[in-house]
Amino acid sequence: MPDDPHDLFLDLRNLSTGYGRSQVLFDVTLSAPWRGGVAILGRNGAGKTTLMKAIVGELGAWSGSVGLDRRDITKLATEQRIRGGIGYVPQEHSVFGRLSVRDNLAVGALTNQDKRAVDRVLEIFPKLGARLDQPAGTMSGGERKMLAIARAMLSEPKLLLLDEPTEGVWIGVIEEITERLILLAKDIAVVVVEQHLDLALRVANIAYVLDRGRVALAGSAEAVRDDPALVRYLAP
Ligand SMILES: Nc1ncnc2c1ncn2[C@@H]1O[C@H](COP(=O)(O)OP(=O)(O)OP(=O)(O)O)[C@@H](O)[C@H]1O
Repeated sequence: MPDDPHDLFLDLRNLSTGYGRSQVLFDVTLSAPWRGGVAILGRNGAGKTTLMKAIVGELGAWSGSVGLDRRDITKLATEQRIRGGIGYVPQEHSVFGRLSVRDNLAVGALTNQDKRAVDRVLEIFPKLGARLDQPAGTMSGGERKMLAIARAMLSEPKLLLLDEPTEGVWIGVIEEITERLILLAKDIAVVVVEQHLDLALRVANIAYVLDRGRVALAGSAEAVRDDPALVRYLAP
């Protein structure tokens, strides 16, 4: 992890939040450098999706702070955070099912001035190019995930948050998505919630393990992978 806090793009400090009166995250301190992958691991219900929502501003902070690009964005609305460079691929419902692939991409490209941007994401995800006129809702789970990632990339995020991008996806497509994420993490910050440990640790060079809403382990991906306590935190 970088020692110099100025190297951080995302910087959460002692963040606590939850739903109604039920607290889910407790004093979560977590950061992501400008480039590279950060894996968020933890068993079902550990608070991973809640953490994504807190970063993107769908959930406000009860205490603690969210920093982005050296600014305190704790009080900013989701829209302003997105403008600040966050791209978000939520776990579900992340494409417009009735719109074609082409139109989904056009929506993603609305804020992008570069006319070649769609062509470039189609080079990255060529399978989508073969399905431009297909309604997104009729595509396979893996294709929909690719479309959701492609669409998020069109907003040219500096930080891409992905909540289980390979959930319910066939193994061959998992490999394809993983390779794209590894490439992406060379240029921007990629924070990925992932159940597949091997995949997560291929994309990430830093990993955090949440346990009942608290950071239980954090460090380099190798150190977390080799930590004997890891199995305990991932066991159902
Ligand atoms: N909208 C909500 N209202 C109330 N409680 C919620 C809500 N969403 C999530 N929770 C609770 O917050 C806790 C953390 O849920 P969260 O979805 O963040 O976990 P997760 O680590 O992403 O789990 P999974 O791996 O199953 O997706 C769970 O106990 C869940 O029941």
